[in-house]
Amino acid sequence: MADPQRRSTRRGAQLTLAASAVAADHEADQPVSQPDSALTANRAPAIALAGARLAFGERTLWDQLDLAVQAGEFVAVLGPNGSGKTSLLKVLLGQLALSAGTADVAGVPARTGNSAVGYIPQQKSIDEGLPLRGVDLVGLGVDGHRWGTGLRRRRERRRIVEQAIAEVGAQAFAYAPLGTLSGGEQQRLRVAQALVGDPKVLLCDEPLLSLDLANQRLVSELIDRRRRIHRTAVLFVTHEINPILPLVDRVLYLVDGQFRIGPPDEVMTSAVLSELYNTDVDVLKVRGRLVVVGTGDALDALGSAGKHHVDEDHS
Ligand SMILES: Nc1ncnc2c1ncn2[C@@H]1O[C@H](COP(=O)(O)OP(=O)(O)OP(=O)(O)O)[C@@H](O)[C@H]1O
Repeated sequence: MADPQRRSTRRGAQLTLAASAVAADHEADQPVSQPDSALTANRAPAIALAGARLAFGERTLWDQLDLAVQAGEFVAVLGPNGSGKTSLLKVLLGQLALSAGTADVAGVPARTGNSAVGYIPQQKSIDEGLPLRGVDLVGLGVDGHRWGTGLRRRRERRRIVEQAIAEVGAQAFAYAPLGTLSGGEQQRLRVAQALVGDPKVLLCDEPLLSLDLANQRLVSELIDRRRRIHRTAVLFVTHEINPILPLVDRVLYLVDGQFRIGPPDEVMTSAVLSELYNTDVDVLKVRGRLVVVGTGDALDALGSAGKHHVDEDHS
């Protein structure tokens, strides 16, 4: 019987080659992925992973991962629970060290406290008793070293906080305690906090989770506008690609140590997902939305029922 570890590594290498080719094609024909002038000067992509491997003990989450995200590019990261999506963001935030390879963000090795990086965490409930207001939360995103102390600088700092609040349309509730705001209002303020430092790279961990459709659209549009106007590179972890499908340039799809990288219409196909999941997966396009059936995980239109259905068909 074939050694599953070796088979996994070989397939990983093939997929990496395919991914590199797809990335090269993409760079050639996608205007949005052209680097901005600052980055052209030093030719550094906004995010660069080379030969990246992340393992916890015996378990390898991903290996030989090569990914260059250009200024202004929007890359969605998809994959089932536990495939290593959040861990990838933690590596780029400097909170987790790679087991092998390199990770550069905004032209320097990934590290904590890089002011060129904005981060939007998952929507989570905030204790109603917490006195922190939206304006305080956004202020936490201001780089203290850049703005320093003194009256003039304090005024300037307040101006950029208010500007960030206005950009997400949060003026009406920015001075109320965060715990009294709705999930959508809180998430808009988290977007403002991530953007107030004028980041070159925006890392988003399921920022639309538990938001209603209107707020999903609003938050996605805010992120999209940012990358179009300011050429911020976006890496967006999500379980649900449909709300952001029109915005996505490329998808990084992680499954059980395997991955594929490419434009959505090349990665989100029955053939590619069946190969990644090692079972029959169907990807259907219905009224402009992608419906995935057969993975058995949270990305699946039928959830675990889809997996049982496929297993029964092939038993
Ligand atoms: N510091 C750590 N030490 C050991 N194992 C870890 C550590 N951090 C994460 N893991 C494990 O790595 C795996 C991937 O976790 P991660 O949170 O990156 O997955 P994910 O793809 O974001 O999942 P989800 O979709 O459920 O959020 C999980 O099995 C997790 O338990």
